[in-house]
Amino acid sequence: MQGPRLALVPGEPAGVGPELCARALQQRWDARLDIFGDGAVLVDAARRIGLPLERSAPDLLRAPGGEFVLHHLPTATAAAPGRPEPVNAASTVGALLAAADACSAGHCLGMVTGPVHKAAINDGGIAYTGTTGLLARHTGCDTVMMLANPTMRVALVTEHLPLREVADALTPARLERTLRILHAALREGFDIPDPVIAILGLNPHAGEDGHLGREEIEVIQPVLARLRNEGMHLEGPLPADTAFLPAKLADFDAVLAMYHDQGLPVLKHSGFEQAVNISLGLPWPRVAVDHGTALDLAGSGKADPSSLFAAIETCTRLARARTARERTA
Ligand SMILES: NC(=O)C1=CN([C@@H]2O[C@H](COP(=O)(O)OP(=O)(O)OC[C@H]3O[C@@H](n4cnc5c(N)ncnc54)[C@H](O)[C@@H]3O)[C@@H](O)[C@H]2O)C=CC1
Ligand SMILES: NCC(=O)COP(=O)(O)O
Repeated sequence: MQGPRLALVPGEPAGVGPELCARALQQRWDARLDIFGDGAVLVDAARRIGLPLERSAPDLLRAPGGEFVLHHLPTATAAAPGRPEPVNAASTVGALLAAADACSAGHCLGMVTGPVHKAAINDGGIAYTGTTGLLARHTGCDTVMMLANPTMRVALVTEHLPLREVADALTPARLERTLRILHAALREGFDIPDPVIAILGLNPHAGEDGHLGREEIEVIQPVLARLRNEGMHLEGPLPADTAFLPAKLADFDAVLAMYHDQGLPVLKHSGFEQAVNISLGLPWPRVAVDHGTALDLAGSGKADPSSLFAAIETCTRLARARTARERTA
């Protein structure tokens, strides 16, 4: 197998992540996939849905897609499909951090992650609002969550925050930091020399000249003016209800939404299967599925692997782009 070595982390053992990873191992990729997780969980998940996968050695998994290095990180207890066990929180988070450490050490050039159940991790005693934030803290980097499908890219200023707290979190410093990370990532990772970014307003009709909220006037417009002076191509603040009209969207390389449910429902509606979640700002690419643990489907074999497959392809491409960039630097 050729291509960059990538870490593949199945995520929540009781969710669809393990069986989707087992599906991924049925085929060959342009990357070498190292698995970070419990080997027995993957073998069981494959058996349940009738796929060939065996542990050929303590640190190897064999499937029709080849032989894959396994970094076996045992779960605390066996979890039935659809029933997360909070006692497994430490091993689920541990697998993500072990994969991140492998990337930071240069053993892997990027990581692909399956879905994690946030409540199960918190119920297990670990404060966790998402892997983007977990990796930001672990690496000391500022990150931005961006979801992408073949028709749009949507990045977020705030991520997993209660709606009540969003307006207070929308500070000039946070918005500016987010835009700088997004702009740099579009240039470097996506090869867009002069990206056009649409910035949504926070309030209905982008605040209606201050009559429906003042964040656009007091926070967003001054930051956009400052960054435009540096040469960034920024459109907005735009009313969120019409910014995604196809004719408008065609002009933008990315849309920056102020909060999770302002941007992600549109993206998932327009292409759930092909969408991926990319953490921008890390020293190496991390790409996740766009969907969650789908506990209702776990063990049924009905979960669609398209997002995981798109995540592996996207991470491969980003890892290659990074290597090429470093060679020419
Ligand atoms: N990348 C990640 O780690 C993500 C994790 N989550 C977490 O997952 C848990 C469950 O979240 P939900 O809101 O229920 O969203 P969900 O995405 O797990 O499920 C929503 C609906 O989509 C369906 N669905 C999800 N993935 C599918 C697939 N691959 N194929 C076919 N249908 C699929 C499910 O059956 C369900 O009907 C939560 O703890 C959430 O925070 C949610 C989104 C992303
Ligand atoms: N809505 C995205 C999500 O829940 C996954 O986020 P993260 O775990 O990648 O930070």
